[in-house]
Amino acid sequence: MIQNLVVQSPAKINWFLHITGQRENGYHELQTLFQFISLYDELSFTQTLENTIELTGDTAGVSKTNNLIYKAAEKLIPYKKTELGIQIHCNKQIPMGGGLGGGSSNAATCLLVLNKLWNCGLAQTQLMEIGVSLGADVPVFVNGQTAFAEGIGEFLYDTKQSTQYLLIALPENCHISTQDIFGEENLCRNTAKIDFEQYQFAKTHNDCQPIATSRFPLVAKTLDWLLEYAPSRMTGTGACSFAVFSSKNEALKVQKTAPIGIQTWVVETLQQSPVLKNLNLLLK
Ligand SMILES: C[C@@](CO)(OP(=O)(O)O)[C@H](O)COP(=O)(O)OP(=O)(O)OC[C@H]1O[C@@H](n2ccc(N)nc2=O)[C@H](O)[C@@H]1O
Ligand SMILES: Nc1ncnc2c1ncn2[C@@H]1O[C@H](COP(=O)(O)OP(=O)(O)O)[C@@H](O)[C@H]1O
Repeated sequence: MIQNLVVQSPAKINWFLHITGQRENGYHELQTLFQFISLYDELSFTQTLENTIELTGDTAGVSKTNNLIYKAAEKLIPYKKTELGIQIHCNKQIPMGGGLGGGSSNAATCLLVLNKLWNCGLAQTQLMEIGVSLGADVPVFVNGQTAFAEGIGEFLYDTKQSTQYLLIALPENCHISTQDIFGEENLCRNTAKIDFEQYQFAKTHNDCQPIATSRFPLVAKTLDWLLEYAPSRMTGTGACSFAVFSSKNEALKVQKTAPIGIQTWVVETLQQSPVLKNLNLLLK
């Protein structure tokens, strides 16, 4: 029986986020570039004799049945080929509602790990299909590669990007609901599609940023601070922003100038999610 299988569940950033249309069901068509970063939640899996799903740890404020970890586990019950149960402990480091995709990452990690522990035998593409029913960002975390995305995040084009150092900044107690931003009347929904092969950071933008900065002045203040030092942008629907540096030392230097009330992290961009590598090593 597996005891305390610890897997790192990474955060992501959206280097850019263009909204290119809206579907009849209300969901928005996007173009984006996802990359994983070295900020992780830790999920620890322990098999139990009782055939139940137990959840412990710190996803405060989210009930068990709304927790994306639990929801992901539930989705795999029809494919489960063991009578053992599972206890999942979450040690959360990724801020919730920060545009860093922590919830989606946890869901994907759970799908990938339980697919193995429960001998479900599902292919990665099947896990991605199950994933998108949990959240638009789940497939990219199952895929595990830096990727351009289209649709609502289900069409992925793997790519490679050089390693960069990011200073991530979040105004304290600032949580932005993805649904609220997408519900905003004044959101730009008709950005022209770009050719991913021509992608340049400076020629792209985040369509959610004008809405988030006008509704949350602290996000605007955070970006103003970062922009004094480096190219900077909001990730996803906010509330985190990132500034881009070519060395860790530069990022650390600017981190020291953080205004009071802004939480910061210096991270590195990753080529791949650590989950697939963790899994192969741990479940050998
Ligand atoms: C826009 C992104 C970019 O990464 O923002 P972040 O959430 O990471 O900030 C994501 O794709 C978000 O994905 P995710 O957070 O999984 O969203 P979901 O749970 O699927 O959707 C939450 C709500 O946002 C709206 N929604 C979401 C995605 C989308 N492409 N169009 C939408 O209109 C819908 O109203 C939906 O009910
Ligand atoms: N395991 C989880 N971790 C984080 N958030 C979760 C989780 N399960 C459900 N949620 C809900 O999903 C929302 C979005 O979380 P998250 O993916 O971390 O942020 P974002 O969508 O801004 O990138 C949270 O505000 C929370 O209500």
